[in-house]
Amino acid sequence: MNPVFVAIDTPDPQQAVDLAASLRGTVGGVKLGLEFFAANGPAGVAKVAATGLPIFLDLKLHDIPNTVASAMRALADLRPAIVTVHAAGGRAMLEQAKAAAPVETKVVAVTVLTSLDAGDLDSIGVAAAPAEQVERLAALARDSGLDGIVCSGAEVEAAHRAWPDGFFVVPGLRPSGSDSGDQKRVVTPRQARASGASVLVIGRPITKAEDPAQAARDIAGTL
Ligand SMILES: O=c1ccn([C@@H]2O[C@H](COP(=O)(O)O)[C@@H](O)[C@H]2O)c(=O)[nH]1
Repeated sequence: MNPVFVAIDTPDPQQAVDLAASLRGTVGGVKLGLEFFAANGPAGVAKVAATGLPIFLDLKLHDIPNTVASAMRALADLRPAIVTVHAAGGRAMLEQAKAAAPVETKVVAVTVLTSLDAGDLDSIGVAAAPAEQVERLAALARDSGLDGIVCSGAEVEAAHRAWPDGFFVVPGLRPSGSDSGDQKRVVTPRQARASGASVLVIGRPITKAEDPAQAARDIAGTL
């Protein structure tokens, strides 16, 4: 399986469909997140899914258990390959999210966003370093019956050791020399894959390239 899921972050449904169609055969799937879903809803997702690529719905659900479970049921018709929830929602929320998802959908928990560093965690009252907090939330996700976690490439090797059959989604990826933008915990796609990432989430390095398909091929060539 091609591990690269391209993050298509746009409110424009036609742009998303065109980009997905142009990347078919070059990436393993498409990740649609809050920006796309807020603008286009489930109907927009269905249009991108019609390109034939597996869909990763990165909605980072985080609410009381009943609300998250209901939202998960409402997404079921879209048959997403992967859906995200926030590990910080706690055990009952995670368990009910997984129970409400279609059996073929992998439910993965976001641990510490790749845009955060130790200082950011401290400012929200988390005294732990990112790696320690990822470890804690990975154990919670595993014990709650989830399929895996989202973490940075810096933590995936340790997480994989602690959860050998877990599914590890890694964003915050940049080919060497490229701009990190708002991402703070960044590694290269190759480093993440070598460390045990199951899925490599790559957005702007592909979508903002002059030739996105070529950029995706170039990245695949480094793996
Ligand atoms: O911790 C996280 C969780 C999710 N994301 C999402 O991944 C992509 C990354 O896009 P880039 O353009 O490659 O930075 C984006 O959709 C985020 O919402 C993340 O970056 N970090």
